[in-house]
Amino acid sequence: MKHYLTVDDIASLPDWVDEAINLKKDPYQFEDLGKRKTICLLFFNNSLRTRLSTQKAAMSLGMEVMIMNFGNEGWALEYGDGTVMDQGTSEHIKEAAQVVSQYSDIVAIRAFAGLKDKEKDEAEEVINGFSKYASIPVVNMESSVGHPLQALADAITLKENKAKKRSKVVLSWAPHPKALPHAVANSFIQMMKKQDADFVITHPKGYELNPEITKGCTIEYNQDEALKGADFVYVKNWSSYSDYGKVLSTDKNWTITKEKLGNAKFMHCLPVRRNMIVDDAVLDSGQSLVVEQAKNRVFSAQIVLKKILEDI
Ligand SMILES: NCCC[C@H](NC(=O)CCC(=O)O)C(=O)O
Ligand SMILES: NC(=O)OP(=O)(O)O
Repeated sequence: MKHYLTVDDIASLPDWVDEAINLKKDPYQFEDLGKRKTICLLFFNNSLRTRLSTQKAAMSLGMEVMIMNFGNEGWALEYGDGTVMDQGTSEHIKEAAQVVSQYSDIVAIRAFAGLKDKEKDEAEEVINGFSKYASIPVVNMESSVGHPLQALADAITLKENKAKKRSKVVLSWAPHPKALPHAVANSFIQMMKKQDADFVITHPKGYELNPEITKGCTIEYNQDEALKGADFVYVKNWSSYSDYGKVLSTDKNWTITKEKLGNAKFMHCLPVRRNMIVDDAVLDSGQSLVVEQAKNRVFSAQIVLKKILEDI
């Protein structure tokens, strides 16, 4: 595999999930694979899990790791072709990507959606700029439209916790005070489309995600109806897609309570706003899988890096 940019770069989801579960039993079984190879992690936004789990995964494969908080420490990058750079940008992506390629064997990038301009966000100029001009493989650590390392970790968590052959999985919107990206929800949906499951998406009117991504999925606007008989409830806030980047509602009737959850398992990518997205009682119960999901971020990253290293 050259790049890992979207869930569609997963050659076989069931095989990768099984490999990750196997790797978890003995994380150092490929510790020589990354010897004398370097990964450079570039962050244009904050992180806890992605930064530490990707670093841990790379170290377990024997790699050297360099990390840079590009958002506030790197030069402001220019992405436009032929731009007269007489404004705020100091360095062009063409040079930056080629330079980073001299220092490392893989580059991983986090660059969230700005949520102001849909067309600009969907053009994915940061991650696409790096994949166009870098001469090394590029890994998506959450871009404007996707978070495929998270979705792979979620697939591992679902497999480890499922009690029956065909589970009911519900993706529910929940309230949040800030405008948040669509990336986590998008990749979760793309991953669920590859699963044999009863999958339902629920959100208030106005929060429809990109119809190209939700095409073929069941959308139920009544959250109580959607949650009936759920085995897993994956909760996430996102801002409006049609009224791009806007917070249309912070209706606490959508907050996940113990009563709403019933006997289902609770999932969230983290960081989570307590008593906004979900009640304390859920997060502090044995029904919450959030810490297991975070643990599986190590193994989703490790599988992805292993596949890339095998092809270098
Ligand atoms: N990487 C996982 C989620 C990252 C981001 N959440 C956030 O920005 C939450 C910030 C806050 O709650 O203040 C998102 O929704 O895409
Ligand atoms: N879930 C996730 O990507 O967490 P961070 O934003 O902390 O990396």
